[in-house]
Amino acid sequence: MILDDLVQATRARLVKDKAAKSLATVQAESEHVGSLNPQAVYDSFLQPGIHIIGEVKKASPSKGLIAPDFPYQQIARDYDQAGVAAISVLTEPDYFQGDLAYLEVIAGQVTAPVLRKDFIIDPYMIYQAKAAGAKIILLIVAILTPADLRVYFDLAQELGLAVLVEAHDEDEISQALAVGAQMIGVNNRNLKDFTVSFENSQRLRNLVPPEVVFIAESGVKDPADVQALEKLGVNGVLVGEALMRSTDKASFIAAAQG
Ligand SMILES: O=P(O)(O)OC[C@@H](O)[C@@H](O)c1c[nH]c2ccccc12
Repeated sequence: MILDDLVQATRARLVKDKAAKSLATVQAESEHVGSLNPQAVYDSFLQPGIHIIGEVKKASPSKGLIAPDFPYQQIARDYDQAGVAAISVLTEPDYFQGDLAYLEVIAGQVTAPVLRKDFIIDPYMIYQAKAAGAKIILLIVAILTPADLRVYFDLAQELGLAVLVEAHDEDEISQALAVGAQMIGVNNRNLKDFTVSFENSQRLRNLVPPEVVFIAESGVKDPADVQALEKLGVNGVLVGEALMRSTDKASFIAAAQG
C-alpha cells in the first residue's frame, strides 16, 4: 500500500534531516516565529460560502509529474491574489517532489495561511513546519496511532498551529473528533487504488458537527465540482492538480467561489 511506502520514505528522510539539524536547533528556530492565531484560521473557513485551499504540487504518486516547469512562487502568489483561504504546499520530496524550502519561500510572500502537506510522523516535523512559516499542518489519522495523533495534535496547538486532520472513514472521523480536531479533511481519493469519489465527503459530512470545519480533499476537476461539493455542505475544498494545470487560476478560483 502506498501509504506504507510513504511512511517508510519519511522515516528515512527524518534520519537525514535530524543528522543535518538537531531537534534543539529546529525548536529554537520555531521560537523565532511570532505568535499565531489558529482560531482565526478556523473561523475564516466557518464563514458562509465555500473556501478554497489551493495546493502547490509538482508531482504525485497517482499522476506522476504534474508541473514540469514549476514556478511555485508565481503559483502561490496567483492563489493568494485570487483570495484562497489557505495555500497547501507539498513538502514530501520522494513521491511528490516537494521541498520544505518551497514552503518557506512561499510563506514569506503571501498573506493566506500556508499548510504543510506532508506525512507527519514525528514531532520534529511539526517544529520544522512552524520554523518554515507554516500556520497549518496536516495530520493523517491513517498513519498515526491514536496516542501519537493526540500527542502531535496537542503539540501543534501548543505551538499555535492550526491542524487539518485527515480522515477517510467513520472510525477515523471519531478519532479526529476525540482529540478535539477543529478542522477535518476527508480525502475523496482512495489511497489504496487511487479511485476518486465524492461519495466519501457526502457520507461522512453529517458525522462532523457544524462548528468543526469540514474540508473535502482531492479529485476536483473544475469549478462545477467545487459547487457540487458546496451543495453537500462542506466548508472548504482542497484543490491540487486541477489548479496546477489551470492556465487561468484566478478565473478558476473566482468561478469555484461562485
Ligand atoms: O490534486 P488533487 O486531486 O486536487 O488533490 C489535492 C489534495 O487533496 C491531495 O494532494 C492530498 C490529499 N491528502 C493528501 C495527503 C498527502 C498528500 C497529498 C494529499
